[in-house]
Amino acid sequence: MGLSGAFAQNPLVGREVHKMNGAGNAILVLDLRGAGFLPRPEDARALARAPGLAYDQLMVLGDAAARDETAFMTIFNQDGSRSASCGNGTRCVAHYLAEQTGATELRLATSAGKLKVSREGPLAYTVDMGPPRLGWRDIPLAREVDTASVELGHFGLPSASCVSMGNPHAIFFVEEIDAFNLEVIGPKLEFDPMFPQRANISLAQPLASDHIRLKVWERGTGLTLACGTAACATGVAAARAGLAGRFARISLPGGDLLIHWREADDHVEMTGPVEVEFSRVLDAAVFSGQDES
Ligand SMILES: N[C@H](CCC[C@H](N)C(=O)O)C(=O)O
Repeated sequence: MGLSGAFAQNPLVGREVHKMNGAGNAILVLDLRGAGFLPRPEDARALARAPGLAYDQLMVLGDAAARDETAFMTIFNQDGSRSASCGNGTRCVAHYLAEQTGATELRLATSAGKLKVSREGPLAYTVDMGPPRLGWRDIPLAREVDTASVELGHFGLPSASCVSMGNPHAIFFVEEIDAFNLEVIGPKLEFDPMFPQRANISLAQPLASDHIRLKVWERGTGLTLACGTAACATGVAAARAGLAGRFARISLPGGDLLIHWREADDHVEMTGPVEVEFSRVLDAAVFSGQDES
């Protein structure tokens, strides 16, 4: 007797998830290579609400399209929306795979492109995040403006510098980030009509020509302890504005990331830590009472 419709068991029940973090950014890795399906947005939301599993990003591994790649990553935010990039999650996925295979160089793919990852130490990885995109259509912004100086006209903030690292970022350089309440400002600016695909909102405080303090409100998730693509975007924006050189240490509430915007090929390199927390097999309770939209 087959169960069907609302009574069918969620196909994620029985799968193992791996809880990790990258500089404090809470990451859940779900390996679905060979499974032939992806979680639905409501599954991603149910996982984000499950006691003990709360994540900032869910990194789902699927089969690689090319022979030299290990996996394709589909990235979910807490609200079930997807992002084409996640720097901290990419390091966590690289660690999960490197521990399985012993590889020290890995190639991963997302819908934004291919990423090369190198293992630098037992728990440290460098990701070649590719080139930033600075055109207004690429970020994307709603209309043609100077992406280095976007007036959003809110909250006593200066103009923002906007950068895509495969996902949209707006960075405000301020003298003191604690003078602003990002928990209030973030959700308003995330949905500003200037950002047709919403945006990750960062406050950045230059401390030296190679050191920047950063706090991030992430699209689809909220305040996080660290955001790798925001650190990359901030390094690029700071160099563009003459506030920093091409190397910068970005200090986030959860830890430091090193950013190098390479002159030779325009790519942004990000180096940072990973931490393994626990693995757990998903049970049906995770998906009980789940929303349907
Ligand atoms: N935490 C991630 C970014 C997640 C992206 C996301 N919030 C979006 O663009 O929707 C990082 O380390 O890069």
